[in-house]
Amino acid sequence: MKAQKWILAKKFSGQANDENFKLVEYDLPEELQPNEVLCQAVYLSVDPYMRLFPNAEGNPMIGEQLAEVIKTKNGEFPIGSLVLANVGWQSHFISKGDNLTPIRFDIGSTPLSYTLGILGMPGATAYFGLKRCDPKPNEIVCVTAAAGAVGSVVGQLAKAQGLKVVGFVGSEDKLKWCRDELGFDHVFNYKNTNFSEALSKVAPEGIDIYFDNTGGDYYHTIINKHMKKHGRILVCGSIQNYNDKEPKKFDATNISILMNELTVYGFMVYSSYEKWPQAFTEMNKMIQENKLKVKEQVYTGFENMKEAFLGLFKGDNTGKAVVKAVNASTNYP
Ligand SMILES: NC(=O)C1=CN([C@@H]2O[C@H](COP(=O)(O)OP(=O)(O)OC[C@H]3O[C@@H](n4cnc5c(N)ncnc54)[C@H](OP(=O)(O)O)[C@@H]3O)[C@@H](O)[C@H]2O)C=CC1
Ligand SMILES: CCCCCC(=O)/C=C/[C@H]1[C@H](O)CC(=O)[C@@H]1CCCCCCC(=O)O
Repeated sequence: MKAQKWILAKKFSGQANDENFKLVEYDLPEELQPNEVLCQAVYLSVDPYMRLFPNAEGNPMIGEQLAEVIKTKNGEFPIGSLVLANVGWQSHFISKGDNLTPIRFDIGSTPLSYTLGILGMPGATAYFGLKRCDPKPNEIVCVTAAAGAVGSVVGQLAKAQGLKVVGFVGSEDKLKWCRDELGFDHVFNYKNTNFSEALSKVAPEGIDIYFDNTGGDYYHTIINKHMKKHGRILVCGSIQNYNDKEPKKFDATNISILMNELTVYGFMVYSSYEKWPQAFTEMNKMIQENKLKVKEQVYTGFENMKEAFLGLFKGDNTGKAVVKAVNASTNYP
């Protein structure tokens, strides 16, 4: 049968662009071998880390998808099984089952695509990243890329735990969403506001937690000027720098870290993988109770993977960016 994949056509160098990607068609065997299953992508995730992940030209772009088993010779995965798989940007793939993960919690009537967002890797990042910072009621947390897949959940979980939330976003629509619908205390559009001046105004005594999704000048300025004593910084992401050819130079932060006795955490979400189902069960309940709100930027059609991915670096997405390849044939929303 004919399948499609997006390959890394040219290694990334500087700003990711059209030339880095190519959509190619290829043949998959018609007959399955014993234990094999044929899967079809239903939803595919695009995430910022894909820009930095080591990959060779000609290989599929890496990434996770939610797929449906459409042909099977493996009793563990009957037709219609829904599975998560880190198999890259492929419309179909054949597996022996060893790289397939069933949804590990009761999803109920929650949309399937959330397994790549709030009830998937980015949601776990928000949940366990915030937890690592030991948040306490009435503390102030600042989050960057605040309307994104991770940031929008960080802010809402922090509000639910009694913290004050300051968010930075790149558009007026995102600002309104975070402030008016998600209930963040202060939200600023960094494209028309000096973020350091804004922080000084709303948190003149400093912030307790900085959840850093952007790195770059935010990281350095916030550590040097805006942390309270014993503050905590979560180095979650550094999207400002992913497309840099050369690392930019910033003021050193060591003296500020030392003087204010700050704690800087490096964070990798897969370290808490075994605990994800418990976090997703809790957050799914909050979604059902309307205590957590979710937005997705859904791109329809496998051919739009590239556009969805490049959009992450232009701020095109509000909430989690996903690509819907086909409808699942099973009875899920
Ligand atoms: N440590 C870990 O284990 C993990 C880390 N991460 C990291 O978390 C961060 C957020 O990821 P995720 O929520 O999936 O992505 P988002 O959904 O937040 O999408 C990226 C957003 O980043 C903002 N952005 C893009 N370029 C810049 C820039 N130059 N300066 C400031 N903001 C920018 C844009 O929003 P806007 O319009 O507001 O600018 C864009 O919409 C990333 O850095 C990612 O690498 C994610 C998962 C796991
Ligand atoms: C490489 C920068 C990663 C920035 C933070 C981030 O977005 C992490 C995301 C992880 C996500 O949980 C799924 C992954 O596999 C991501 C980690 C990717 C690590 C890339 C390693 C790069 C290298 O070895 O140079």
